[in-house]
Amino acid sequence: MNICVFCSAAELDSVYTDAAREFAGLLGKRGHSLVWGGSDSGLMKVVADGVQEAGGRLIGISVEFLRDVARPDADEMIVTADLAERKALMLDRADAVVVLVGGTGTLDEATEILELRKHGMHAKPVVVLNTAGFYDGLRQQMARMEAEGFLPIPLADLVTFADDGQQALELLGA
Ligand SMILES: C/C(=C\CNc1ncnc2c1ncn2[C@@H]1O[C@H](COP(=O)(O)O)[C@@H](O)[C@H]1O)CO
Repeated sequence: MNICVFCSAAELDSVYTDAAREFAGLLGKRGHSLVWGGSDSGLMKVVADGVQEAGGRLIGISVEFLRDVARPDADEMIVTADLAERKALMLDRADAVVVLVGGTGTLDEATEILELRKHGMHAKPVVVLNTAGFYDGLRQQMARMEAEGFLPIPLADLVTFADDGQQALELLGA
């Protein structure tokens, strides 16, 4: 399975890096490939290292203005002209999407993928890995959207939340 991971490009506390490393190890051990933003920094690097060390393939989808920080030893590295093309290609190459902890870049990627799913433009499963309750606020917000009629489909059909990497992969059947 090609699993697209959106996650932070920042250096983070071990509560986040340990969980990301564990998830990446499972992904690699089970023979899946990682589709990710291609950079060798922060949590993105932790995940790519973990997948590669466990024997998984790395498919990087970088973007022209970040070409200089693309990981040199990925199995594949595609460089798109802009962020919009990059997101489209990441989704295109993925069988499923997992959202790890992140900032505005991660949120941008995740919400676009959810919006496309909401409109039936794809049916790829999306799981949010809620390490240390990082996404409790988002989960609560989305539950409110559902309860108050802002979502045209059940929230559970749009996205599911996992507490750890094992559960995330279980939800994907991966
Ligand atoms: C090493 C440097 C920059 C590297 N930055 C990024 N490289 C690749 N992809 C990135 C980068 N920043 C954002 N992205 C994409 O958004 C997500 C991470 O954003 P966040 O705001 O950190 O959550 C990630 O999934 C990428 O696809 C120079 O210092």
